[in-house]
Amino acid sequence: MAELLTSAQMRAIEADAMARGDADGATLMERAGEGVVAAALAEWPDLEAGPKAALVLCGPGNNGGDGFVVARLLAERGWRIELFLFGAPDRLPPDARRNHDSWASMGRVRPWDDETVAGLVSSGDADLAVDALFGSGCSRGIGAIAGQTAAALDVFRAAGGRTLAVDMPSGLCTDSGRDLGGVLPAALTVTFHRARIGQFTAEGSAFCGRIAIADIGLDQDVACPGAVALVEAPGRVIGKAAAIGGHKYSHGHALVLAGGPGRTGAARLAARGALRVGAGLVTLAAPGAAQLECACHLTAVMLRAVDGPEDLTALLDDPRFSALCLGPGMGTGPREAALLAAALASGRPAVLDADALRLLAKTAEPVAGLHGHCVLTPHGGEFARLFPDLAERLAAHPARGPAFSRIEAVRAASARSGAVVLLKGADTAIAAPDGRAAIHAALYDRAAPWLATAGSGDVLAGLVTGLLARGRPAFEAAAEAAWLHADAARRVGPGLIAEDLPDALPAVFRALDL
Ligand SMILES: NC(=O)C1=CN([C@@H]2O[C@H](COP(=O)(O)OP(=O)(O)OC[C@H]3O[C@@H](n4cnc5c(N)ncnc54)[C@H](O)[C@@H]3O)[C@@H](O)[C@H]2O)[C@@H](O)CC1
Ligand SMILES: [K+]
Repeated sequence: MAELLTSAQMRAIEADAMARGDADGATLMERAGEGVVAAALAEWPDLEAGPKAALVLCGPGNNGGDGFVVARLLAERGWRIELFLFGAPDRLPPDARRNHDSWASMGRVRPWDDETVAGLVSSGDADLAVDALFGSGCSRGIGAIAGQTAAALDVFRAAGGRTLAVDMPSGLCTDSGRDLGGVLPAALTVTFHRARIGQFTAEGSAFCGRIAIADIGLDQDVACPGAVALVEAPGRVIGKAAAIGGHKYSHGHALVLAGGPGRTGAARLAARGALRVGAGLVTLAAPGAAQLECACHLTAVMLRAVDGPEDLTALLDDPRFSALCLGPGMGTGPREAALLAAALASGRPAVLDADALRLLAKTAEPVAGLHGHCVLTPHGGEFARLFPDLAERLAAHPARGPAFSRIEAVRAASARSGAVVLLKGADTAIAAPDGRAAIHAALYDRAAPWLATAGSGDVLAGLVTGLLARGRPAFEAAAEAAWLHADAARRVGPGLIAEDLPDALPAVFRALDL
């Protein structure tokens, strides 16, 4: 999985490289500027055809330093440059100052003026607008500095204007992807060495446009401890190909608990997801009164009657049941509360979704009984009921950066509950009690907005359950299920209904050669 960094982690990587003597700040800045120009030309090849005009907005830190390098490199290609600096040249940090001076010997540095810059953006004369105002050091909103420019860039971008953010769109929090106030929108964000968390969560993707990662010569083989993983396509480990000769029991047995009559659809969706993702067997455990309804709908999924907790406990005497799913359409009455307690007491890997999360939130000690083989799959509302203090911090407008992020929220929720927590969204955030964290981003070229449809979460719960049943550890099962779920949705496309998701999985697996 690719790494997503915070600004502090990136600073530490740069500092290590400099301490080892691999590169100095000036070299990194030069490579950063070169990377930006190369990425712009790769993104918009028509910029290669003859000299163009660029508007370059530089800020008071090293992000501004990158901007001066970009201005110089474009001017060397014959481009016409209008450059504005927010801040005083003599207060620039040393590398930025050197690049300022070298640009100043070639062209003009105009003092920042929001209205003038906005007017130039709106004139449409620039072939490229470069935002090097603030990068990873942006610590608060910039509406008062660049509000008119942000509005003009928004219109410019919407009309197809080429707006490029150096490292991060100014005003966007690198660590949380949250709008600190007045973010400058970009069509392309060129970041360095590794992508940042803020580009894949919260408001990040709305402002970044697309992401390009420029190599600035830092060691690619050094992993960053504590980095957040960007969930990518699962490897062969989840496929069945490696297990030729295995029988259905070697692929696990998932047990999905259903609600009463008229409410069994959600559990049936989850069960179908568990079966399609590769659990060897899937049984639906429904109350006696719902047996006929379920039997009318099931073929490969098996059916057992479970009315009270004693039935569940008796069923779980069979050690071959390797994972449970509780929540979809289950109900929140005393029977379901007792079933949840019995399921947790069994210690089996379990997915707790929907009504199971409501039940947890209703108890005095919501996290009691949870363990490291549990996966909680809340959407934002369910998360807020379980962890109201964390949700409140996420909802509050951030006064300063780094702002509280969805990743910090799930890490805290996971540490508190002792379970893996998967907070659903286009930017699904996943954390394990040991501190590992990942983002699954159905964003950019993996966007699947049609996934927001009734029953889609039930299928996701089923996919996690199926992978757990097959023996995947909880954190990995959650991450892999999120990827498969979104990929299945992308394969079906607009018009998708939840029933389509499990049935799209064979094509997903075939494409992955699993
Ligand atoms: N040698 C290095 O450290 C390298 C840094 N790089 C660039 O350096 C950037 C980070 O540089 P810095 O740490 O200097 O940070 P920034 O350039 O993002 O900005 C920091 C400056 O802006 C001020 N500031 C922050 N938010 C403000 C706000 N809302 N209103 C007014 N002033 C505000 C700060 O007080 C500080 O003076 C990266 O994003 C990247 O573009 C790259 O050149 C690669 C090498
Ligand atoms: K920027």
